[in-house]
Amino acid sequence: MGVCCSRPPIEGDQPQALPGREGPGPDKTLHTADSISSNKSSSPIRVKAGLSDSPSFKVQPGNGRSSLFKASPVKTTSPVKGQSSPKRSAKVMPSEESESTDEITSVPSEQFTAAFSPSAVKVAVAVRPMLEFESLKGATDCLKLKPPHLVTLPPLRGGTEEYRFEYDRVYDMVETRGDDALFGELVAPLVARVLQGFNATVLAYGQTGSGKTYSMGSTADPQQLNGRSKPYGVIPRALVTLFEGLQQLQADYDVATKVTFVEIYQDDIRDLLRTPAETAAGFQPQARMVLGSTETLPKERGINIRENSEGTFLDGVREMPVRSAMDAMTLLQRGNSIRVVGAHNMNERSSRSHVIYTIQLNMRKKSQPRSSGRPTSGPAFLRSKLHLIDLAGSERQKDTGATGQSFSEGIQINKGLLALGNVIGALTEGKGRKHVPYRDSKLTRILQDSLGGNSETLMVACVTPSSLSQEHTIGTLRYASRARSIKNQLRRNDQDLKAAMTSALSTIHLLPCTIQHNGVANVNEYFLTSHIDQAGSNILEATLRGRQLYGAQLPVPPGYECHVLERQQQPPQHTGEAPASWQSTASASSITYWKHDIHPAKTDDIPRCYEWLKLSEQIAADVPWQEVEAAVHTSQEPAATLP
Ligand SMILES: Nc1ncnc2c1ncn2[C@@H]1O[C@H](COP(=O)(O)OP(=O)(O)OP(=O)(O)O)[C@@H](O)[C@H]1O
Repeated sequence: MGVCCSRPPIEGDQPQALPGREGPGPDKTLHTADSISSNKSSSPIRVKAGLSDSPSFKVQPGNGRSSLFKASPVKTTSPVKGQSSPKRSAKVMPSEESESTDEITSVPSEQFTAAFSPSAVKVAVAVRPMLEFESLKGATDCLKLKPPHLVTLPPLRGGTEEYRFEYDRVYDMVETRGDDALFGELVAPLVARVLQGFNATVLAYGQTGSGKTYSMGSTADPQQLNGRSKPYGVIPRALVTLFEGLQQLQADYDVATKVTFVEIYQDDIRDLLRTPAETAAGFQPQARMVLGSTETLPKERGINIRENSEGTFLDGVREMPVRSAMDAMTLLQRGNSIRVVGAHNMNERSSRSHVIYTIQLNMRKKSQPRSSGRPTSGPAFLRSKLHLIDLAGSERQKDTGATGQSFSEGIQINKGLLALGNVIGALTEGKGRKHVPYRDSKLTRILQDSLGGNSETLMVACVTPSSLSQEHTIGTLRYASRARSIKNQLRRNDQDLKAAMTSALSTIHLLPCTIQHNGVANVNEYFLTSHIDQAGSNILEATLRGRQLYGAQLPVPPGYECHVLERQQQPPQHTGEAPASWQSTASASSITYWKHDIHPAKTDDIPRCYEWLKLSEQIAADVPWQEVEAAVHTSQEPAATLP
């Protein structure tokens, strides 16, 4: 097995000849593939080779043109107006304004190509129907909705003033009308943005039992997608719309789509895409894997939250390639089957963890687009993420009656939500306050980009109409109201290769380098590593026989994929030859660039570092053996040895 790395064809790109080294030669750097997710869970992944014996490069020909893409139009129904369910719930007053939402078209992408643009967090309120257990307890409906923006509640005991809140949208979630309107008006436009290379987040917040999981469709059955009617819930509908959009895009772009799915349970991040065997063995996918290691990957390595120039990401989480909404839904279902849930007085299937389902797109302009007669402008690389988040519900012990394990889970849930509230508070406190306490919990660290960072964000505040929960509902509505003042800084992720290298170089130039040696070692001789937490920079420290190395983590640039390849020998055919092919057994989302003496020259190591990245047309696609061989012969560095 080896790590196969090459670069994608980009317009005007030249093979990296690495001329005129000013700094150290190839013997003074190491590149290691990080955050590797295995495509083969059952067999251990073994990686061979350092710089000298493994890299292979595949440079695809072609210098073609392609056009700007457009997200596919999404048909939606009109918003709910002036109607309430006989069965339900909140009273709905006639709409103050009517907006046509019949067709959602993508926003012209040119508007967003340059710097960051401010984007306020949007908030929708979703009111679920009254449930039987609430009616039986004598609850009355205490919410009045005045679509599209207002919700009012009567005064609380002893008070005289009614409560009035204004949001981007308010929805009565009775039957499917609320779902249609929520999706069409607020979620579908976000999906369109994701297809244009912007990050987006949909976050469901609210009291326990208020309908977050239901509204998000987190537990939806994938078979819904085969039915005649539209699937219910934000996640299934977003996936369907996303893949419809991708189908259009694929005329001009190669797209790789990956899913990650984690839960935060008692401030511990767990991978929900681990296999049943791994679950049984208490296994978490490895935190990172190093190129050159010849050892079986360690088990039980945690998932770490890391930052790079593109924002926060989860290192060590399993990334699963998906090619359809059905694939993505199947993973959602698989993850949900191991999510921690429990019963209490307010919900017989209460989520005891926050879950974050993320779909990542990597889009690379095709060298030979299938569409014709379209303009030739448009970014070469785009990458984006859609986070779909179903938070655990805030809860009060007197309502839930939770005891024992469930009680302590409730405390942890509230703690995480409090930290989230503090972040929202800090972000909306006006100009004086500088510190935003993202680091107070894993939830807030993961949400750093979604709240105050590079993401277009929608919070769906879920509430019950029950008068028995009115006080708690007012709390939720206040929380959500505050979130509306958060201003994110949105930027299209259309960085080209040159820009990626330049920003990586500036990071590397800051690194201290303290040791010298003459060659490339088996990387497993270097490690244990430890993370040095320095303001804003992601620096790792490693030791080689008592000497110090410093490394910087670099994201795999847009449009690239980094794979660990295993050579597959096939049965001899009638020619008598046994052909071989390379198959991806693991992929990495970042690599670590190790340095140990002097600063690299611009023409030196970083370009070569990127040479190590393997672009595949589609994740996990086989790489023909001949191509790997040919690339090795043209690009491989001479072997170097340790002193
Ligand atoms: N729009 C809706 N129509 C009908 N029933 C609903 C709706 N929304 C929620 N429910 C019902 O309300 C109950 C609680 O919903 P759900 O589990 O989604 O709440 P939750 O906010 O995710 O709770 P928790 O935080 O405890 O996990 C479920 O029985 C669900 O079926």
